[in-house]
Amino acid sequence: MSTYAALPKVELHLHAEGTLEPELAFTLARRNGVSLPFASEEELRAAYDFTDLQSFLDLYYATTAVLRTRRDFHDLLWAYLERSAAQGLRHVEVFFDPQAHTSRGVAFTDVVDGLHDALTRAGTELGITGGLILCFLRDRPVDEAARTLEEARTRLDVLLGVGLDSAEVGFPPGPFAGVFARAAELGLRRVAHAGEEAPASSVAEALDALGVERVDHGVRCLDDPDLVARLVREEVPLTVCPLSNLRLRVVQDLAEHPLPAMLAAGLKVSLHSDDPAYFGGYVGDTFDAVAAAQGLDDATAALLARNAVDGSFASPQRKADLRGEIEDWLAARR
Ligand code: HPA
Ligand SMILES: [Zn+2]
Repeated sequence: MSTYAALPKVELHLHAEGTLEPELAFTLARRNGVSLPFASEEELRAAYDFTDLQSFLDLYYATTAVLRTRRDFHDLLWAYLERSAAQGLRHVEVFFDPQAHTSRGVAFTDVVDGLHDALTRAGTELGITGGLILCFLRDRPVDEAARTLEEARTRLDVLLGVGLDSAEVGFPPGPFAGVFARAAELGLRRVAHAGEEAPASSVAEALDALGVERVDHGVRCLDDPDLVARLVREEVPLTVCPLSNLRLRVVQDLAEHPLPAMLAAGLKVSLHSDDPAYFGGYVGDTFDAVAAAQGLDDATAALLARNAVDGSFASPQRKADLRGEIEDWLAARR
């Protein structure tokens, strides 16, 4: 049981496809008559030895082949929601990669509707709120992203916003400026991955060219003091994923993770799991791992949880309720 299970948590950096555990991957492979390039769950798990972001993405996109139907997408996200509810999850803004599925002939609406089914069920059965964030794959053509956004117009009521993910190095945010401007016109919120593998300049570019309200990862901002000052001044939320940074070898050891330096600088940092099935931990596990490697006092744990609430796209009322729950947790720990 996580030490932080009772701390109310908001997950802002979570890829639906990154919650696909080997057991479910094989269940869906059998159900859909799809073959995986691994003989067993153990063999698949043994392949989770990544050297960088691309080595992870290659496996991540390969296993998505088992996801074919609306029911599959429901089952995928529901398994994540049930498991995370036990770790204190209260609100989640879920990334998904439609191009990884439509390029295989899966209907856009089956992806969105299946994920939305799971979130709706989580609202009634688990008391978890949230929404969906459609991510564009930055290593695929801009016009494909533009077409994906046009397809999304039939589902604007269930989409919170758009994001940008996949390979960072060599794929800067700038070319997606027009697509993000169109998303804003459609009333969608904007976030982007930047500064995990790519340099600090990618963070500034995401802010300036895409108008993002939140930066996913952003750890490399520390290389640029002027950028840090700007992120502090503008209170830009940074969704940090220490277990991702460890498994993708952005840091060699969690003890050396720059989280303390980011907090000391006054950055609005929160803790998230990214791709929990692949990186070895869900959101509560992430708090535990940081506590074990670096020490984590209760005030700091509450600050991280509060930063996630503040950085979320939840309603003002929901934010106020979650902040109250965090203060109650802190009071009970004293
Ligand atoms: O950690 C990630 N980084 C970039 N793209 C991704 N797509 C899924 N997970 C990731
Ligand atoms: Zn991510």
